[in-house]
Amino acid sequence: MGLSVAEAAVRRGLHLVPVSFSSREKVKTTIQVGQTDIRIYGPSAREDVLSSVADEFPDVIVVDYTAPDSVNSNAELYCKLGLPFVMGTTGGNQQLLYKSVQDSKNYALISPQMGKQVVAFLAIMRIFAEQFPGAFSGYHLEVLESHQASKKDTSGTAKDVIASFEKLGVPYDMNRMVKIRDPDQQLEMVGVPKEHIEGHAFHLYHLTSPDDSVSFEFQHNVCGRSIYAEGTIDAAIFLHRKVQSKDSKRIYDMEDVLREGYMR
Ligand SMILES: NC(=O)C1=CN([C@@H]2O[C@H](COP(=O)(O)OP(=O)(O)OC[C@H]3O[C@@H](n4cnc5c(N)ncnc54)[C@H](OP(=O)(O)O)[C@@H]3O)[C@@H](O)[C@H]2O)C=CC1
Ligand SMILES: O=C(O)C1=N[C@H](C(=O)O)C[C@H](O)C1
Repeated sequence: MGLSVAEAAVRRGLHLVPVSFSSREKVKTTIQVGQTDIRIYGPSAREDVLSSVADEFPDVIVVDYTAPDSVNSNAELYCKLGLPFVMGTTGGNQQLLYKSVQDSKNYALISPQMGKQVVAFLAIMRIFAEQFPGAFSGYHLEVLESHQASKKDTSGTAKDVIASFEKLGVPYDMNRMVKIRDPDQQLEMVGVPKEHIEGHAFHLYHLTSPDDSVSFEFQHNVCGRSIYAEGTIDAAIFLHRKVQSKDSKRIYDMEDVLREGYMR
């Protein structure tokens, strides 16, 4: 995701700050994105490098796509240094994440789903549940999600949709979710195109009535990373505007971005 977002930033004419990070100490590498050579730093240089970035690039927006176990420590550092950030990484302790931002009065946009059309679907499901609580009482829910083998956590997006189904009257035990990470199953059973085995997000929610006479199916299948990368750039531009205008609200999500006219 990091590289896809950097490439999208260049396509959209943004200035790319020439630093990025790795969880590994022994990386001495530079990658080129557009005309910018980006230096990758290990964890021990994180605070010093980010502190210099904050001084040198006062308009910077940090984008985080790392790993669930880095979410909280990374967010705490951005808050300590007053660096506004877009958190695309899923997992971690979400309550603590929000608390870190609230306590520091930093600006952040946090969303487990950056794909704008998928965000609109999540919003519709939430509104559906608010308007018709219990509408699916008695129904049975099956959920399947398939992601690249490197994905460590359960889909944050599926968790969000399930929260809406629960309000619609369908209790669901998260342990029942079918999580597919095996490339052979993805090709044969899920139907993921071969070229997207290393970057895809397929989600299927199947509801059945108590007597099996009615069924509903909701599906959203994403191949590649561009939908998230483009959404992330919209999120970064949106957050920058909020910082510039010193908006009293500090924590945003992708629904805020869509509601302010970025849906296209
Ligand atoms: N919100 C959204 O719409 C989306 C969210 N995601 C989420 O974003 C996260 C990343 O996804 P993805 O890019 O596919 O994962 P990848 O595993 O492909 O990339 C994550 C990269 O982060 C680096 N990394 C891990 N920990 C740290 C750290 N503490 N500091 C700096 N770098 C670190 C790793 O590099 P190295 O090995 O060099 O450390 C790795 O290359 C996941 O949680 C995923 O679920 C993904 C897509 C969309
Ligand atoms: O890791 C991914 O790839 C994705 N993660 C997010 C999630 O957990 O919901 C969003 C999307 O599913 C892609």
